[in-house]
Amino acid sequence: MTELLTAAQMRAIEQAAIESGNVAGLELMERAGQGAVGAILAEWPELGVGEHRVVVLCGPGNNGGDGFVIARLLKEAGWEVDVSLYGDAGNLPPDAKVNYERWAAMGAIRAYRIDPPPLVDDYLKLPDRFDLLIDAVFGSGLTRPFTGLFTIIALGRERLTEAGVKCVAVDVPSGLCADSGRVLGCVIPADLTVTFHRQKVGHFLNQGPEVSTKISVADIGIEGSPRSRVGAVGGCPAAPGDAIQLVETPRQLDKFNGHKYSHGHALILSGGVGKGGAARLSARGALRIGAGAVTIGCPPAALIENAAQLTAIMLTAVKDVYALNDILKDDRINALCLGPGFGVGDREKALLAAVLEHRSPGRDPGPQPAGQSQGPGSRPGLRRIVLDADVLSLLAQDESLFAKLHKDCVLTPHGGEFARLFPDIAERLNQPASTGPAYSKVDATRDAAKRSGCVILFKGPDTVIADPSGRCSINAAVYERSAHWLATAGSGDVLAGFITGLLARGFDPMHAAKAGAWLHTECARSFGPGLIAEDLPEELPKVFRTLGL
Ligand SMILES: NC(=O)C1=CN([C@@H]2O[C@H](COP(=O)(O)OP(=O)(O)OC[C@H]3O[C@@H](n4cnc5c(N)ncnc54)[C@H](OP(=O)(O)O)[C@@H]3O)[C@@H](O)[C@H]2O)[C@@H](O)CC1
Ligand SMILES: Nc1ncnc2c1ncn2[C@@H]1O[C@H](COP(=O)(O)OP(=O)(O)O)[C@@H](O)[C@H]1O
Ligand SMILES: [K+]
Repeated sequence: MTELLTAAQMRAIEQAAIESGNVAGLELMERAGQGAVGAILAEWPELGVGEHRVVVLCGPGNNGGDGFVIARLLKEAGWEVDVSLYGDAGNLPPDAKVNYERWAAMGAIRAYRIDPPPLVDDYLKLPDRFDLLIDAVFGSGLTRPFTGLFTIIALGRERLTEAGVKCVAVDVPSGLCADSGRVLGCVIPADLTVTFHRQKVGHFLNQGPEVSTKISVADIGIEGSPRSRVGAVGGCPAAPGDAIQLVETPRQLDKFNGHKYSHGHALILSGGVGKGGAARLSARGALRIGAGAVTIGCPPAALIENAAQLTAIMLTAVKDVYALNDILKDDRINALCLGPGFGVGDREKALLAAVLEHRSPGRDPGPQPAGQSQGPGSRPGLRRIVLDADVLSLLAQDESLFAKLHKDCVLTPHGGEFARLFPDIAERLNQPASTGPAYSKVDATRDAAKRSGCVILFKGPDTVIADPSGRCSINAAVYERSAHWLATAGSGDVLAGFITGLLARGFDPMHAAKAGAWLHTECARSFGPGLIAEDLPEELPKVFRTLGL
């Protein structure tokens, strides 16, 4: 799996590499500059031939230092180079200062004050024609809103695009918070963003993808740093092997000799007459993803409607809590899904309370080691449950229900549902960002998981998944994984079904949420535009075949 870093984690890794004595900070800056130039020429090979002109905008920190290295390397390669410094040369950090001086021995530097901001006219002294703009103003050290001179650059971005100027952000587009993907003040959107060692969390959240546009990761030779895995946020699988590891059946499940119930039995509770479509989508998702058996439990009046629509999926009447408890005596039912099309009446509230309180017979083996799964049916005690849609509204309205949540629950809110469940956390997340690093969707999801004691999957193109221990992962449907056509009615219901099916197969809640979200996006990408929710489960066999499963 890829790992995504915050600015502080990246600094700690860099520091550890320097303290190990293997590499100096100045050398890392040189490698960063070389990496950026290499990525630019790989992206636009035409810039490697003929005469070209670059404008390099350097800031007051080490991001600016990278800019001076890039200026020097391009000048040595025969480019015409214009360099500006936004800040005071006397206050540059040591490595940036060295590279400032190296550049100063080769070419001119136009300097602009940060405080008070320079005049608009100063900015307008750009060359008439240039091919490339290097944005090395602010990187991971952005602490406050970006204003002043470079607001004008941001506003003038369209003009640069029209003129055919390519804009490259060093590490992150200036103005973008590397931890949260939120814009502080204004931002310089890039055509290409070259980052170092690892992608940063902010590249994937919020506005990160929109303004970073395309990410290239330059290796600066600090692989294997001992701190490189501490607290990192998981990204999407980087290689086919990682993807297979994410979605394959947990080891405990005997996939060669099993019968249908050894692949788990999922129970999806549905709403009343005319409301069953959402639960049927979930059920189809659970069955296609490999649950051995799936049953829909609906009010008696909705039986005929459901029966007319279902074949492989079983059907049972769930009139009330008594009926439900009777069904749950069957210990093979090891995963439940409540919410899609469920309703918010008294019956539904009572069923939710019963499900959250239910203990299957036998001894609860207690907490399992992180990341380990038990085979389906082998874990008496709490039922694994996906809670979505209407049930999230019920939980938001009733504190006593919320208090019953436990570690085997997965909550799958979209933004609106999240705000109803965790209004204070959502308010903090939605406040304009005024200091960096800003509170992020990762922070918010971790806080929500801790408060509720269960796994939270906070939906969106930047779906964030966290558990109460702080483990966190982003399923980003952005950049080359973009699948905006997933925003279609019912696609969330299918996701809830995918996760339920994986729980039934024996995945632990965090693993099921991660794998379900990843497969959901893969199905959408595989199908392509025109997708409707019904297509998602039907695309799974193709996605599995592509993985060689
Ligand atoms: N870590 C690594 O491994 C490697 C890191 N490398 C590079 O270093 C970069 C990080 O460098 P960095 O920490 O010096 O931060 P950077 O973004 O240059 O700016 C800090 C300065 O900006 C100032 N400032 C902040 N916001 C402001 C605002 N709105 N308006 C005005 N001023 C503002 C801030 O001032 P302060 O808040 O301290 O008053 C401080 O002076 C990283 O992105 C990468 O490119 C590479 O060389 C390879 C190895
Ligand atoms: N622009 C987008 N790109 C990728 N995925 C998206 C986008 N918008 C929404 N999604 C995904 O689509 C699903 C929508 O779920 P939800 O909001 O519950 O819709 P519904 O209630 O209609 O099923 C979620 O998995 C979400 O992450
Ligand atoms: K930058």
